[in-house]
Amino acid sequence: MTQNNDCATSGVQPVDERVARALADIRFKVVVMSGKGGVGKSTVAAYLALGLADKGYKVGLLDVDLHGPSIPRMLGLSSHAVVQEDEQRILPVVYNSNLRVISIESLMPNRESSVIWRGPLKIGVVKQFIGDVMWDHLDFLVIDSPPGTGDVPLTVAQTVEGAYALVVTTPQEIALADVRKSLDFCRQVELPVIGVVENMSGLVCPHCGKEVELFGQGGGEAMAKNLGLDILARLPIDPRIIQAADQGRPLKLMLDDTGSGPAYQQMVAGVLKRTAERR
Ligand SMILES: Nc1ncnc2c1ncn2[C@@H]1O[C@H](COP(=O)(O)OP(=O)(O)OP(=O)(O)O)[C@@H](O)[C@H]1O
Repeated sequence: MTQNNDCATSGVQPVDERVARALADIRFKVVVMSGKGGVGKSTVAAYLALGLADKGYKVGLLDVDLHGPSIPRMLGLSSHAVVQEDEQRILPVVYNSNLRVISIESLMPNRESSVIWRGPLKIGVVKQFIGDVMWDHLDFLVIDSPPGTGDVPLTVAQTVEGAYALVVTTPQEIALADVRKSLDFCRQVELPVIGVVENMSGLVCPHCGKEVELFGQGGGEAMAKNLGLDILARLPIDPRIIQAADQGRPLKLMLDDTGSGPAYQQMVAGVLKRTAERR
């Protein structure tokens, strides 16, 4: 990939054609968004992709969070993407037989590189990155977009045609105010919202099993209802999730009938239902 905005419109094929070709054989594209950072957007994107793959769907996970790509760490991916020199196409990393993953971080020489691309350059890089990845047939492409409503989320929304948005929030009031901005953004760029996931929705005490409402509860639900949207799932804080992310070994939540497992399964089922309804 060339990190030069001019190259986004030159080279082998115009970038719009490359994007169209890269996304041609993908049934559903789901952009995971949030109004603000740190609400668990990457966690939701990763477990949604893992859950769909576990159900037998062919899934791609695309991490375009230029400034904080966390998917490779969460999934324990050390191998870099393969760039096909002849065709200038990038092959995603094979995570398992149903899941392929690519992060914009995989293209950086080392994980400590900080990305300081600005405005138009960032837009060019992201657009070109989306067009350069070579997916086989996919049932779902899950996209981890940066938080907020800035240049990159806008580029993603405008580049990935026919995508749906899944909005992640926490029950905190401030996060809810931010998520309203996200929903407004989706309306403006005509990105249909298939639902809201309320993350960090309470903590199940590992000692007494009682649920502690850390940030208040049901805020996401009330907001979603107000806006005529569905809460697909309420994911509790699960300390095992943090540990698993730090170790790069995600939990097998699809097999977990206790703890937060059922809530994640509900999220995957909700996405399957909502996308099927919109075919
Ligand atoms: N339900 C949860 N239970 C416990 N820990 C969680 C949960 N959701 C997210 N986390 C933890 O919170 C931290 C932030 O999560 P994550 O990176 O997914 O957020 P993000 O919204 O993608 O952040 P960013 O804005 O930096 O991209 C991580 O350490 C993650 O492991």
